[in-house]
Amino acid sequence: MAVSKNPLVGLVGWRGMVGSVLMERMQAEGDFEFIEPFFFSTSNAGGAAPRQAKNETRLADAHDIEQLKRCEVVISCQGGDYTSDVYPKLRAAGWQGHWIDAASTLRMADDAVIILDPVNRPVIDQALSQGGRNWIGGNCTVSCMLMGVGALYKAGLVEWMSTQTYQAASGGGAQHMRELLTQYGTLNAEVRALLDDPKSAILEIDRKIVEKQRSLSAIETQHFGVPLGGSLIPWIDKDLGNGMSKEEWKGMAETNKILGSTQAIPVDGFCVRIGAMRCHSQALTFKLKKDVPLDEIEGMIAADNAWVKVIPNTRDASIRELTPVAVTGTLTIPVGRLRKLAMGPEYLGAFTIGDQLLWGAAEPLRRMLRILIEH
Ligand SMILES: NC(=O)C1=CN([C@@H]2O[C@H](COP(=O)(O)OP(=O)(O)OC[C@H]3O[C@@H](n4cnc5c(N)ncnc54)[C@H](OP(=O)(O)O)[C@@H]3O)[C@@H](O)[C@H]2O)C=CC1
Ligand SMILES: N[C@@H](CC(=O)OP(=O)(O)O)C(=O)O
Repeated sequence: MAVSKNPLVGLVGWRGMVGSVLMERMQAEGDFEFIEPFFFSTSNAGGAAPRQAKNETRLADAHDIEQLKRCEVVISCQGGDYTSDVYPKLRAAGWQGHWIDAASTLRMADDAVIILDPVNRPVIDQALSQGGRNWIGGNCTVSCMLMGVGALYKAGLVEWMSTQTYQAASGGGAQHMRELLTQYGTLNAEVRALLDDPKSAILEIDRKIVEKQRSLSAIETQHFGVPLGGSLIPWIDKDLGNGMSKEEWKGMAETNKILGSTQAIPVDGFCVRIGAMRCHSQALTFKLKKDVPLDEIEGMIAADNAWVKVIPNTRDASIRELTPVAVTGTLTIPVGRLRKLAMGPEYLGAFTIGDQLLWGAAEPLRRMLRILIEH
């Protein structure tokens, strides 16, 4: 279903962390020129809408189905609980509009498409032509991975892939980022005097740090549950009860749904939280269906989309360009450490990084809005 010119677009969750990144990107890309934005709130209905508002200058109640029904498109970054509560009521009230959502709630529903248009535009176009109305952003780790190495899947080269992730604090939300930084501060304060003294013993510093980590208060670990600063957490999201975390399960389920695979390609590995701020990194092992020369693989990856960047597999380039610090706040998806592995010529190693608030969350949503407008 096409949207009209200058459609009324409801924005829910726009002041949260993902929503704020979305607003910045929509502003930067001029998206507001093509829509009549209508801002909603779960906590401040009647308050002033942000400066991007045109005619709808007051915040509407995000639970008011009648107000939501006025919108041709609703974009939600409010979270899964909101989606579970409001989305069914809105459809039950006869709303026929387009629902674009960052939350995972509807991702695997049969009538929903996981949107990542540089990778699966044909899947999106097919759903659009069949009257699709539910467009859901993918898991951040999966989306960033496919933006980097989607070319290998598109070429039908992947027999299986194993991924070991290094996921940033932001994946848990704003409070998790704050908690990580607070922990780093606490640890630094614990040994500051020793650090200032060049003659102090490193093992004394180390002992004090681990003692402090082990004795962090409940309040200092309330979001992650355990210390993350100076440590890592080898489990993300729910325990599925079969030895797998839900984050790990999403790897195969979402990759194949995004690609529209007729036969599921095995994807598995371990998802690990590390002390980075907002970039998710991944070490990938591919079993390819055949031996393809490395320069061809590099060429394929580099040509796949405008954001992927192949990083030469050298120490210098890797430590400068293939890090969360280099990538944060950019749409660039570097793919590096590309090399054939010792197991054989069909085994390929790679390392890739993405800003999980951009390609991992906000960017596919605003691009879907533009697809609807231009459809
Ligand atoms: N964090 C991530 O990396 C990813 C998150 N997502 C999805 O997006 C959803 C939202 O995530 P995220 O943006 O991190 O959540 P936030 O907690 O930052 O924001 C969610 C909502 O909380 C309310 N809120 C309450 N206090 C504040 C405050 N001080 N500042 C800003 N907002 C506040 C706002 O609603 P109101 O204005 O109505 O009060 C806001 O829309 C997630 O639940 C998830 O489903 C998807 C991909 C990645
Ligand atoms: N689970 C991701 C963040 C996220 O929001 O994932 P999802 O959209 O699949 O629930 C992380 O913690 O890094």
